[in-house]
Amino acid sequence: MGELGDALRELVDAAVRTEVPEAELEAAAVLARELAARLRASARGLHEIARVDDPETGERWYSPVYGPGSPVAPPLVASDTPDGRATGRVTVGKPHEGPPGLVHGGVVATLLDHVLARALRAAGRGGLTATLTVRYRRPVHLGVPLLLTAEMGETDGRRTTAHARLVAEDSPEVVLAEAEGLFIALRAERAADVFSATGRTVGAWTSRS
Ligand SMILES: CCCCCCCC(=O)SCCNC(=O)CCNC(=O)[C@H](O)C(C)(C)COP(=O)(O)OP(=O)(O)OC[C@H]1O[C@@H](n2cnc3c(N)ncnc32)[C@H](O)[C@@H]1OP(=O)(O)O
Repeated sequence: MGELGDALRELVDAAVRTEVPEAELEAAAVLARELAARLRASARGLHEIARVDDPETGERWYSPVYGPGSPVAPPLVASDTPDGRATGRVTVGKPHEGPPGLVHGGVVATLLDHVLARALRAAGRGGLTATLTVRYRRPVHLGVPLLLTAEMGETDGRRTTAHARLVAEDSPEVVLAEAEGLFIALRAERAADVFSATGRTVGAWTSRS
């Protein structure tokens, strides 16, 4: 899955950078459709969770942020510790470009959202993002190794706050973007309803208390 993910990310990168002639684009489109048909020979439904995923921990192979198998993930390489901290490392390429040469602002928000959620989940405070505030302080360039750090803040019932920042690995003193988030754990009965179509128990986004 990871190997296919790597190959497809190379393909996505090539697809958004190519300047080959139109006939070559048409030939590539035929090949891409053939490949899609081959993969669809056995595929899961829209709400089904991948057999390799663990919905209790929340780790997902096809996450659009960090999933090793996802062609659209940058992908972020993230880790966390049980004291409510998370880090992420990523170098963002052309598929996630916003203004020329810069990372798209929505992608910056996505990366920050992920490390925020991961920090509190690591401390056993899983939840869904209720609010996300991002301050974009400096342009974030493509092709630059980036470091994200997040830390859990206050907890109050099902609510948990966290804050995060984004820097370039080679200039950690310059904050490129920072974020605060409020995360709310779903009540067990609400989670059962929201995730019923998956047919699985989904602990990572639910209050465990
Ligand atoms: C490891 C990484 C995992 C990946 C994580 C990825 C993060 C995501 O992308 S999550 C997806 C995006 N987010 C969503 O889809 C959330 C959609 N929203 C919802 O489902 C609901 O609004 C939800 C769950 C946030 C709150 O609903 P519900 O559980 O019914 O809360 P509710 O009972 O109304 O409120 C609980 C408390 O939170 C407060 N609250 C609710 N929403 C907000 C809000 N947006 N801002 C401030 N406070 C809020 C309420 O005032 C209430 O406070 P109190 O207990 O003091 O009265």
